[in-house]
Parts: sequence; C-alpha cells; structure tokens
Amino acid sequence: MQKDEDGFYTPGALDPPVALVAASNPEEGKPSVNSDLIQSTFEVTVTLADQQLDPNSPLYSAKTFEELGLQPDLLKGIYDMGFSKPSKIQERALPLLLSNPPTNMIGQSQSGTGKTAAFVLTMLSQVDFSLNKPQALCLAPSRELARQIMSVVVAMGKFTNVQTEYAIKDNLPRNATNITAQIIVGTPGTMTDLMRRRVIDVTHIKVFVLDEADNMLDQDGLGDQTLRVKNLLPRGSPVQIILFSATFPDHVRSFAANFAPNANKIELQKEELSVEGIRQFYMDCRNEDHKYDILVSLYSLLTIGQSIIFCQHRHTADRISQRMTAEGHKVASLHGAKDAAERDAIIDHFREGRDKVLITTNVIARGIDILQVNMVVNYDLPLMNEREKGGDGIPDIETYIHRIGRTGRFGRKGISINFVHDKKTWLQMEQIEKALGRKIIRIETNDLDEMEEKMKKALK
Ligand SMILES: Nc1ncnc2c1ncn2[C@@H]1O[C@H](COP(=O)(O)OP(=O)(O)OP(=O)(O)O)[C@@H](O)[C@H]1O
Repeated sequence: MQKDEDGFYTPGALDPPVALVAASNPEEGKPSVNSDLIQSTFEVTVTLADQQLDPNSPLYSAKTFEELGLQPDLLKGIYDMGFSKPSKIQERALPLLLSNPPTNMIGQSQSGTGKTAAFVLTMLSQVDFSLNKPQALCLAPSRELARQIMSVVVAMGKFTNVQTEYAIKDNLPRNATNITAQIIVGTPGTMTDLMRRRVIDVTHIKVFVLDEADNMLDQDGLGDQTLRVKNLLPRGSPVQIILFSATFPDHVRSFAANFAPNANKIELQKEELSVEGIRQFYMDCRNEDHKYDILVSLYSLLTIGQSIIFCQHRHTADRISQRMTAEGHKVASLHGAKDAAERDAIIDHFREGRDKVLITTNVIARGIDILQVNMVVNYDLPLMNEREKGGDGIPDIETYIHRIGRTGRFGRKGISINFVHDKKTWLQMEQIEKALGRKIIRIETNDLDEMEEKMKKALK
C-alpha cells in the first residue's frame, strides 16, 4: 500500500450534484417514479428515488434531512447540492454524531453511500463560526481525497461563514505562523508537522475525523502518523473522534476501538461489503504482454464513460500509459512519485472528463468520487505488501473492495474487470471471490463483440 502525501492545492472542478438515473434490469420491472430525471435508452429505469425508497438498499432512509437535527444553513447547503433524502448511513449516524454530549463513532457503510456528508455535516455542526481558531481536523490517506473532502466542506458550508485550510504538502508557505480556519483537512504527515510547529493551535479542537479509518490506523500503513496527530490533541477537554470506512478488517477493529473509546458503532456484515450495482468480471490473459494487448483492445469500451486502471507498481502505470500514448490513445497516469502540482492537475483533468482513462496505483483506490466512472480494471490484482500478513501473493481484499468501489457510486451501475494471467493470479482472484461471496464472471478475451454486449448489459 502506498502512502502518498505531497503537494499543494489548485482548485478543482467538482462533479455536479446527483440527479441520476441508473438503468435497471427490465425483469426487475420497477417503473420510474421521478419524471424529471434524465431518460435512459433502456426500457425501464430504476431511479435514485426508487433506491432510496427500498429498505434493502444502503441508500434507503425513512427520514428526511429535517428530522436529523441539522441547522437551517446546513440544510440549505445539502439541498443546494441536490440531495433530497439521506442515505442509510446518514440517517443512522447523524443523530448519534450530533447528540449531546458528543460521542465517538466508528461507522461503516459500503463505498459510495454518502459517508463523507455524515462526517462533514458533523464538523460543520460542531464548529463555532464566530471563533477564528481550528476546531475540527479531518485526515485522509491521500492529497486527492483531502482535496475532495474539502470541496464537500465548502459546498455543504456554503451558507455558513466557515473558514477552511489544508494540511497537505506545499499548500502553506514555510513561514506560515497561525491558522485561523475552523476546519482543517489534510494528510497525517503534514498535519503533524503543522501541529508540532504550532501553526495549528490545538486548544479548541473538538472534532477529529479519520476518513478511510482502517487504512489510517493500519500499523503497516499510516497508523503511526495518525497516532502522532491524536497524541498532539489537547488532553484536558474532550475531543469527539469519528472513524469512517467501507472496510474494517479484523486486525484493525480492536485498535480502532481503543483509538475511539466508547464509540457508537455502525457495522456491516461481511456479505454486505460490496455494492450490488458493481458487476464483477475477469479475463483470462495468456501472459503479462497479453494483458497489455487486451487493455488496448478494450479502449473503446473504457471510453464509453470513464475508467480507472489499477496497477500494483508506479512503473507499470507509467509504462502502460507511455506505450498507449505512443500508440495514439489518450490516457493519463497518476501515482505518488509525481509532484504535487502535477497530481492536482491530473486528477482535476480527469474529474472534468478531459481525460477518460486514468492509469494509476492504490494511491486513489480509496474515497475518490467521480460519478462518471463506470469501469474499473484491475490490471494487477491488489496484493498485500510483503511485510503485511506474511507475504507477497496474498490478495488484499480491502483494497479490492475500495478499488472497485470507484464505480457504482450512490446507486449507479458499474463494471469491474480483473486481469488474471496464470495459475497464481487465478487463485488470488478465487480467494477474493470467496471472501466477498459474489460471483466474478468470465469474459472471453477473443470475442470483442461478446465482451461489448456483456458489458453494456451489465451497465443496464
Ligand atoms: N443523501 C444523498 N443524496 C444524493 N446523493 C448523495 C447523498 N449523499 C451522498 N451523495 C453522493 O453520493 C456520492 C458518494 O458519496 P461519498 O463520496 O460520501 O461516499 P462514501 O460512502 O464516502 O464512499 P467511499 O467509501 O468510496 O469513500 C457523492 O457523489 C455524494 O455527493
């Protein structure tokens, strides 16, 4: 797993608010209830409204945002973003998060189900806008995710006087002395640095959020740095600690419980971990080179919407993108070895849809929310680090869940395709399939028409 945190901020375009039609399988035969949604070419559509009325959906809620105890200015912000009803995690978490006295929370919900709004609304609710001091800190594992979270803070806080600041590399001048912003979002290394140098005065901090918390607490990942931030928080006054993720593997659960003592917990069962709307496929490639050929042959499908191609190593991402570019295809590559300004420009281009195919590493496996992404390719399956869990060759189930979760956001349909090319990778994929309890369907590599048909059907 890569630990990237560099660079400075250049404002990026955001996805437009949600007003979506996800097309359904006609057999499911649900009529659309929301007439002002875009009509799809498919016979029957399942709208976001339908899903939010289905008690079995993670997007379901029996309540309205008004019933969740939010301030009027924040309600305005939510509606301005195009949200009409809470999702399940928002309905369940918000009343607990906003209760008085504030209580810690460990919250789990599938990828793309609206966890960000739950913790952002909490930070915005707890802050005293008349006090120009840092009051809420939020950590994320990558600068790309920190920037995205900040864009949600700004959008939801549009009708408040909230002031915000980044704690990501190269954002503040070296001689910055004193941050007066109330909400600070960043990555752990830079956050620690700013706290140690007292650029962040911690006296008034009352909320501390970890997004992608299992990753942030993982001893083999960012755990040490995150712990350092926590240890720099004031000891006397209580700080509400909020941990959110789509995954909490067993080996971080007890650590999470110590990190956020006496927390309210919202947990998923193992079989609920992956989102239904993401159809998973695999392709049997002959060898490494054949993987490249197959990727190239998929290009027209990759660009129907947008796609993210995940590789295990930075050099693979670079090599593939250079080769594809030389052969006349338009692709971008993003990884932690690029400098901050470049990383910001690449992700912003992709968000704006100017690039349709992004070749990357685990750096953006988590949290990144780009609604137009309807395909994810695991060019290399995600594997545990050699140091972790006894060795290379063991599939990293959590990273797999997060990677495929870059598509199928908030009720949309998406496709993931795994490339396997030998017995070892086939067995690794079988382990993933078993762990998630969902079938991964084979697609022939030599029949492009069949491939296209299957994929288009999966997106219906
Ligand atoms: N109540 C809502 N109504 C409509 N859209 C929503 C609502 N809540 C969140 N969304 C949208 O759903 C998308 C996914 O939300 P978000 O990024 O918070 O997911 P997440 O649960 O944090 O996912 P991940 O686990 O991948 O980080 C975003 O585009 C967000 O704007």
